[in-house]
Amino acid sequence: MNSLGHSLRVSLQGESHGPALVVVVDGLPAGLPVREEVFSADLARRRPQGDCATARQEPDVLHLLTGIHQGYTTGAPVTVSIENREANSADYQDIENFPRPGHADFVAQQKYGEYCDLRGGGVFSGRTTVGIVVAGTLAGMMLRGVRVEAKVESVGGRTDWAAYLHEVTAEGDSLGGIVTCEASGVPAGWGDPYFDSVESLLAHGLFAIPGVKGVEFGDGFAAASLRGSEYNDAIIDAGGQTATNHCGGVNGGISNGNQLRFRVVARPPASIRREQQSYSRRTGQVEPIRVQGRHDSCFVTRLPVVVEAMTKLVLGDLALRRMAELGGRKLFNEG
Ligand SMILES: Cc1cc2nc3c(=O)[nH]c(=O)nc-3n(C[C@H](O)[C@H](O)[C@H](O)COP(=O)(O)O)c2cc1C
Ligand SMILES: C=C(O[C@@H]1CC(C(=O)O)=C[C@@H](OP(=O)(O)O)[C@H]1O)C(=O)O
Repeated sequence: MNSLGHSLRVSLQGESHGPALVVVVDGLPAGLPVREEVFSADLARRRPQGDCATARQEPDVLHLLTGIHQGYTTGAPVTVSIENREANSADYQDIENFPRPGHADFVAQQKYGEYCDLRGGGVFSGRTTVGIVVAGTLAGMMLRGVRVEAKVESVGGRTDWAAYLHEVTAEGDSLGGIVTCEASGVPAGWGDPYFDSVESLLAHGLFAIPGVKGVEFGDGFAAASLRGSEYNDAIIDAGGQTATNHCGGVNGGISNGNQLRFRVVARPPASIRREQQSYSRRTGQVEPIRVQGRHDSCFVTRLPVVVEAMTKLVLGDLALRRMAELGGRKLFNEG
């Protein structure tokens, strides 16, 4: 369904070309100071900038609809809507008959038939990440002592990518890349073995971001070519601090008190200006297709704040679960 999380639960509604996106965050404690301005910095980081980003400039007009009274969370679910004001649906006129290669148009029709809203990618659009960012800002407010920071590591396989990205954009093509993320201040003991491991929950959230095709923790796939003697992280004090961090701060699905460390891979966007081939339902033939509209030739530079937001939501959930666990232990041991 469209919800994530157990004790801190986020749900996301809306389409790229509908009137608004709506995000609901349930489980936030009462008393968090929330005014519209708290969202500004994160929203600005997600907004398209420069000539390699989409020209669709949304002002991200917010409406704080529920769960906030006199500038503080009430403890009830917080609902925020974000207006879509700048959609241009004319760009998507023939989308039902001519699905873009690599985007979700074809699968959306397979799943929902004639009823789906394909304009701007509908529910699959990168636009929906504005709701994730709003929710992440809220989750971040309850994570005292935890710092989450994501950065672009590379674009198109290069760490010095600016000129290359412009070149590829000018050729009507697109590029993917890698975002790294670190979370410090996460104590040992968050997460569960098996299904609700820290890695499972983070991956669950991160793979919901449109265009994310890979997540690796610690050394990730590179671990395949390391020896145990190279990979193992020596424990150097009673608090579990380790000399190295090959495992990314998680052992057995549970945070070990060191920095959480992971990388996220984003694909090159599907909507490129170059001519491609696709199957036309109108003619029953494979034909040349030229994708219309305003698109990111790379969205990796807009991704770090979205990755941070998703991480904060998952960590907020894990923090509340851990509090319940410790509270329960205290109650039963002392009671
Ligand atoms: C912030 C953001 C902006 C995006 N912008 C575009 C875009 O302009 N054009 C495009 O084709 N894909 C864009 N994407 C990626 C698509 O939304 C995504 O590839 C598509 O929904 C299909 O999903 P998949 O790649 O996970 O299979 C963007 C993604 C994000 C996170
Ligand atoms: C609007 C945003 O990005 C959009 C993400 C997107 C896609 O296919 O994911 C396609 C484009 O949509 P449209 O054709 O409606 O302009 C982008 O502009 C945004 O991120 O705010």
